[in-house]
Amino acid sequence: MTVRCPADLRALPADRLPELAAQLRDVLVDVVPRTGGHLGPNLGVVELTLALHRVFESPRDPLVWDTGHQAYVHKMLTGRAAAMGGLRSDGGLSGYPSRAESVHDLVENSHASTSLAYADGLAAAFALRGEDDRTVVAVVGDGALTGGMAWEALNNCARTPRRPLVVVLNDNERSYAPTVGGLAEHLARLRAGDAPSVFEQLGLGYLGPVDGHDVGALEAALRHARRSRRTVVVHCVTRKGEGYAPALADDVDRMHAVSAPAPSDRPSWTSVFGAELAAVAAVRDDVVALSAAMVAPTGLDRLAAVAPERVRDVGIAEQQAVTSAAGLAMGGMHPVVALYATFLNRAFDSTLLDVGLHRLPVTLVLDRAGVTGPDGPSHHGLWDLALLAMVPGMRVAAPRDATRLRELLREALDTAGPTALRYPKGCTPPDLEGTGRLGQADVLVAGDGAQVLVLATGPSAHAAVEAARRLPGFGVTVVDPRWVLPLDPEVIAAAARHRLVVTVEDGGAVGGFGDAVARALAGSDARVVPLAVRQEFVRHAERDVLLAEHGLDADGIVAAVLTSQPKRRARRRYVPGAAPASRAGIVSQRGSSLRGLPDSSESTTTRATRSALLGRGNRRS
Ligand SMILES: Cc1ncc(C[n+]2csc(CCOP(=O)(O)OP(=O)(O)O)c2C)c(N)n1
Ligand SMILES: CC(=O)[C@@H](O)[C@H](O)COP(=O)(O)O
Ligand SMILES: [Mg+2]
Repeated sequence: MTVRCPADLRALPADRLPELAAQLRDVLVDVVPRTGGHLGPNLGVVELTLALHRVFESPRDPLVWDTGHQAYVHKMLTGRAAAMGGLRSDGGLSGYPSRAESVHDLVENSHASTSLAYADGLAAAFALRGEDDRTVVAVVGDGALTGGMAWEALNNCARTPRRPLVVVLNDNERSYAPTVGGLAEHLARLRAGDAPSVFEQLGLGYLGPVDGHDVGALEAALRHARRSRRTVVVHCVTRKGEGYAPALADDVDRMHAVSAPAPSDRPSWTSVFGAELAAVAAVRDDVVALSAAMVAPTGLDRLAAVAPERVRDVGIAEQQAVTSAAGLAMGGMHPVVALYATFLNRAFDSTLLDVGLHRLPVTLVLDRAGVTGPDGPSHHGLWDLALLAMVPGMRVAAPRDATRLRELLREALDTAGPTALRYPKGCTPPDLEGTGRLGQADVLVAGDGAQVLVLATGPSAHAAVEAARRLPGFGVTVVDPRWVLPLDPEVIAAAARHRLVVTVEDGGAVGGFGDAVARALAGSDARVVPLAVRQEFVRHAERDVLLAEHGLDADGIVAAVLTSQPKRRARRRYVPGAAPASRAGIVSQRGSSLRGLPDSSESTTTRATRSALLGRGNRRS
C-alpha cells in the first residue's frame, strides 16, 4: 500500500509500520547525501513522525516543528515523497516546512526555540474561536529547549494548563554536540526514571520517558496526551542518526547537516577563522570564545581542542552568549562570540545595550553572512549590517580573503570597543592584494581620473575587480573598505570627488553599507548606486545564482556602471580666481597617482556610454 497522505498512514496495519519506517530511512540515506541537508535529525524522527500522523489529524491538529530541519519524514508522509530528489534545490522542496508546499506545513522560520510560543498562540486562538476539539502539537528538540524563548512559552502555557496542547520533546541528547547545561542534566535524570520533572513542577502534564523508536509506545503515549485535553509534555527518547551506522558513529554531530558534494581545495572561511583565533589565543590569555550550540560549525573546535576552558557553549541561546560576553568583558576578558549571521537577530538588544552601550571589547564573528543558499529565507545572513549600523561605537569589518580575515580579526582583538567581522558560507577565494591604502581601506584598482569608484565589501571585491577589467577607459577605481562601518572619512572624501560611486555588499539593501554611503554623499555631486540584496525574503537556491540575480556579480557591477547616469552637476557659480574643483583620482598613501588597468579595445556601446558618463564629447578631465 502506498502512503500518499496521513489518512493512508492511519489506515495502514500496525504490522506494516516497521517496513514503512525502513523505506523512509532508505530514502533519507539515498537522497540527503546527494542534495545536502539534515540527515541525522531526520533519521532520528522516523518512528516519531509516523506516530504523530497516526494519532493526530494534521492539519486540523496543527504540527509545529521547532527549527524545522527534522521535517523531511513529515514531508514524505504528506504527499511529497516523490519530490525528495529536489530537496533544497532551486524550485525544489525547501529543507524546512513550507506553507506553499503543503497545508500540513505551518512554521517556515528555521530559528530554533519558537515552536512552543507558536503553540501557545495557536491554542489560545482555538480556545477563543471555540475550536477546542483541535489539539496543537509542538515538536521541540532537547537543543531547542535550551533556548530562552521555549521557557517563556512554557511559563505562559502553565497559566492555562487545561488546553489541548501536546509538547513532544524529541530528546536525542544533542544539538550538534551533546546538549549542555542544567536542563541536559535534568533530562538525563528523567531518562533514568527520576521524577518529578520540571514540567510537572510548572503545573504541566508529563509523560515519559518514551522509547522514541517504538511506534506502538509512542502512539499510546500520544493518544493518552491527546485524551487528557490539557498541556502535556511527552518526553520521547530518540537517537540522532538512528538506522544508519555512519551517522551513529559520527561523534562530532551524528551527521546533523551533510553538504552536497562541492569539490574545492580552498580553505573554508570557518577554518581560517578557527585556526587564527587559536593562534591568537595561544599568546593572549584574555581571549575567550562563546558559541550558541555551534562550536564546530563556527570553527571554535580548533581552540576548544587545545583550551576547552576558553570556549563556552551556552546552548541555543544567542542572547545569553552576547550578554554573558559583556560580563566577561567587564571582567577583563576580550570575548569572541561566534554566530551564524542570521542568528545575531536573536541577540540584537544584547549587542546594542549590553555590549554597545558600555562600549565593551566584544568581537562578534558572523559566519554565513550574506546569501547562504540552500537553507533559504530565514538562514541567509542579510540583516547583520543594518542591525550593527545602529549600534553606536560598533566597528564592522568584512574580509575579502583569508589574509584579510586574519588581519582584521587581529585588528578587532586589538580594538578597545565593540567590533564585528562578517564573512560568507563556503571557501575563501584566492588572496587579492591591494595596490595602496586609502585610510583603512585597500585600493585594489586605481582608475584614471575621478570617474567611477566601486566600493566593494568583503569577497565582492573580486567581482568588482573583474568588472573594472571589463570596463577599460571608464576610469574605474575599486576600493575595499575592509572596515565597512562606520564609514571611513578618507574613503568618503575621495568618493565625493567621483561622478559615480557603486557600492557592493552581500547583505540586505535597507540600512546597510550602501545606504550609509548614499547618506554620506547626499550633498555631493557623486551619484551613488548601492548594489545589495533586495530587501525581500530570499528563496533557497545556490549562493552564486542568487548573488547574480541580485546584481552582485561582475555582470551586475558592469551593468550598474553602464546604465547609471551621473548626477546633473549643480551649476557652479563662477568665482573669479577660484581654483577649479579638483577631479584628481584616488592617490595611494605613497603619493603616486596609480595607473588604472591597461586599456583594451572599446566597443561602440562602451564608447557611447563612456561619453555619456564623462560628458558629451570630452574625454576624462
Ligand atoms: C536561534 C538558532 N540558533 C542556532 C541554530 C542552529 N541550529 C540548527 S539545528 C540546531 C540543533 C538543534 O538541536 P535540537 O533542537 O535538539 O534538534 P535535533 O537536531 O537534535 O533534532 C542548531 C543549534 C538555529 N537553527 N536557531
Ligand atoms: C538548521 C540549522 O540552523 C543548521 O543546522 C543549519 O542548517 C546549518 O547550516 P550550514 O549547513 O550552513 O552549517
Ligand atoms: Mg536534539
